[in-house]
Amino acid sequence: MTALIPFNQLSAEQARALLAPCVAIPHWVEQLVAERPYASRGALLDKARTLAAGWGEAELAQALSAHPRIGEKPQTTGGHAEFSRREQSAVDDNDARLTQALKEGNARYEARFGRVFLIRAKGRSGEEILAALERRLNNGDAEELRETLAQLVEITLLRLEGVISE
Ligand SMILES: NC(=O)NC1=NC(=O)NC1=O
Repeated sequence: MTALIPFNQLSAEQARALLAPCVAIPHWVEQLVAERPYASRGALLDKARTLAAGWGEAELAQALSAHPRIGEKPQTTGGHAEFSRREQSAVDDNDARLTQALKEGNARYEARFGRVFLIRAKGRSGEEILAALERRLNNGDAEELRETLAQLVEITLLRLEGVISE
């Protein structure tokens, strides 16, 4: 956790390292670092959201390389994986039925859309995630891309809010 003033004063390399675990989209990290200094935390978050509003399929593909499937504990350590583990903590992996249902749902989703199912897991129970997965399986391609990008923005901004304090 870094306060805004020190963030403004970090070297570009240090600032990039701090923001990188928020999302695996280097261009977004680079833009946010380049726009320093920010007058307030709110200005930083607004800029982050504005830049993320421009994301499309290419950015989504980059980001998904760092997002483990829902219900699968990340295999790696550090940055992204640590965030993912915490975000998915409400998914009770001792619930065999739920774990199996998520595994099957993820497979159906990937067969249908050709990419990993992405949802902002923080604040959602495993059951709520499974219900969203079942619902979104019925989305058209364009609608599901829009919904997925919106979830990616939510995950990214939640992580950024956790990295930069007032
Ligand atoms: N496939 C996913 O939805 N992964 C994730 N959702 C989160 O909120 N964090 C993740 O790693």
